[in-house]
Amino acid sequence: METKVAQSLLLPSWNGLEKMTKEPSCSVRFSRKFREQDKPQVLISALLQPKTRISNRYRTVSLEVSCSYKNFPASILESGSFQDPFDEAPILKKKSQEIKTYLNGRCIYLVGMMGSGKTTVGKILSQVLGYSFFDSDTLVEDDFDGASVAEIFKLYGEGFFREKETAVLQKLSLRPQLVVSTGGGAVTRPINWKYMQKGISLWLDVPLEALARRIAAVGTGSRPLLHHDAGDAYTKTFTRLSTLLEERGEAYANANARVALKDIATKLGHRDVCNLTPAEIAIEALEQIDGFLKKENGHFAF
Ligand SMILES: Nc1ncnc2c1ncn2[C@@H]1O[C@H](COP(=O)(O)OP(=O)(O)O)[C@@H](O)[C@H]1O
Ligand SMILES: O=C(O)C1=C[C@@H](OP(=O)(O)O)[C@@H](O)[C@H](O)C1
Repeated sequence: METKVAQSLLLPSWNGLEKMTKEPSCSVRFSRKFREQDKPQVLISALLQPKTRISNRYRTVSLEVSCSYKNFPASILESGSFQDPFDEAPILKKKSQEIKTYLNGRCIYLVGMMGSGKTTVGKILSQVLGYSFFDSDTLVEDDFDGASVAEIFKLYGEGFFREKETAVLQKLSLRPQLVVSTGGGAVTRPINWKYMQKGISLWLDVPLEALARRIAAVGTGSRPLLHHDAGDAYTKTFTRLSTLLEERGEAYANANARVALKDIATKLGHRDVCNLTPAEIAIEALEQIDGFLKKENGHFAF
């Protein structure tokens, strides 16, 4: 009979709940009585218990389903634990409100290799901070009637593009409350740092394998620095990015703060950085900016 009752126990659709009690340990117990003709009454109960807080984004919840006959002790039908993600939206909102006062309108410049998520994460940051978002590549393209970065490279060369990129960063540096996604190579020109230093720079540090996978998935068409190598999209992207990172690693490290996807994955218990959502990365970005602002203020006072 236990088995029969257990089979009918589909927790999410447990409509016939008779009792739900909140226990002092923050656990919740659901229970329901079952009676079949001429058979003793059975009480099934499920105990949901938050166990450990892995981080401020995940907690482990244990679930134990037990079954008891009137005068017999409870026997456990099923037990296990699962990770329960917290809703990211309120965390993003809370974190952004916390740092906004200390940001005092300063802009955020996202730096990092192509494909590191500067645009994707930057848009989330701008939304939660109530800032405007700009992509420096797009602004250069706008100055050329929408010609793509790849076309500008082809027609005028990389040096010309870099001049235009600097002009765009100079213009942006005159404005408050912006989140700017910079081109992957912007960090290579010292003059660009002069402009970015008016705000806070944040390096999105993504392992090369993940970058190459992302770029190969969308194709290398829009990224002219990846056009010349031979091989399949993943291999040529990976090889070229390795060389670029060797040349630029130190320049990225000049940023005020760093968001390392490997560190977030370890913190959240993911084996692969590819499992990290843009919102999770944005939360870490806000935490790193918070850390920088605290340091900047001399001590960990607020
Ligand atoms: N956390 C993420 N997980 C999976 N794919 C992502 C993530 N962040 C960005 N991407 C994808 O990677 C590609 C490059 O992202 P993008 O934000 O344009 O990078 P960047 O602006 O640094 O070049 C896009 O196709 C985007 O959808
Ligand atoms: O790494 C680079 O030198 C470049 C990155 C690109 O921007 P994203 O980082 O936005 O892809 C773009 O500026 C151009 O193709 C050059």
